Amino acid sequence: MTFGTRLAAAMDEHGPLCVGIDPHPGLLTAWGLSDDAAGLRTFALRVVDALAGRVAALKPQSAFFERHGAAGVAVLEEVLRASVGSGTQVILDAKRGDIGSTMAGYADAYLRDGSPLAADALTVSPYLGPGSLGPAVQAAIRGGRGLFVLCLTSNPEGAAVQHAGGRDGVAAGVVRWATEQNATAVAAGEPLGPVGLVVGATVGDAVSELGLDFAAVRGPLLAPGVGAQGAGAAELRQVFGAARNAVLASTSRAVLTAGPDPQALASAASRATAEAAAALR
Ligand SMILES: O=c1ccn([C@@H]2O[C@H](COP(=O)(O)O)[C@@H](O)[C@H]2O)c(=O)[nH]1
Repeated sequence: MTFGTRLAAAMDEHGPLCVGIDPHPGLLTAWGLSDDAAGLRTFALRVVDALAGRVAALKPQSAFFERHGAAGVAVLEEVLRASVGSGTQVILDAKRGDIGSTMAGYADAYLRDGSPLAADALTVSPYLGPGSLGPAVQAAIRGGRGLFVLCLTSNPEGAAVQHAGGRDGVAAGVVRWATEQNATAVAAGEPLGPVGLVVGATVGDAVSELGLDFAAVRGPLLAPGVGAQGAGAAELRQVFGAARNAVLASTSRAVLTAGPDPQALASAASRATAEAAAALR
């Protein structure tokens, strides 16, 4: 089954929410855990236990695993293994991007069957030119996996690069390229193509100002920025308009601060799902 089909089914069953697994040092402390690989492991696996099978997607943030070195990466491998088979899709947020020959290495690490770090989908950066992501697209399609390509990120600094060139500029080029990559899947009748976009829920009027047609992409739209970065229901509605059916709202700290109690985590995720679903209906 393709990633687009699995994600669409997960969103139908659980609602349009992705919860980030972002074990910030401050969150480890707040949960009474040590800021080391053991604390990281307890934190991350508790989130998986509480939420896998309850939300459409989980999104481990690679940075917070990498900062613990090899032991942290081993925990990330465990998190990926623990989530498999729950129906919840795992999006590894590593924002990889490089020249094509090196991109093939990243594709092998994150998108190949049998790789210890293989996830359902990977976030990637198009700023070496979207075409440089070709090896990742091919690996994703081969393995029934997906990509989320940065388009309009949720941080205010992103505009300096992503808005360049205006309506026929950088962001429009990313949207056009993603639309092309999804054409075969769309023609085959898949509900969502393998190439999604990252579009922050915080970007305000940028989508209309840049004339971006996200509905035409026919891939999933990962929308970080909900919760701790200030976006909520009103912002989701404002940003996505006609493309809202494809939106997977993403939030990390707003849910994680409810822990460590698993029931409290599940309740926080359930509230966030209801809010996102109401906004995107
Ligand atoms: O444009 C982007 C792309 C990725 N992120 C990541 O999402 C989470 C957000 O965490 P919150 O606690 O909900 O703010 C984090 O891992 C970011 O690296 C993003 O925020 N914006």
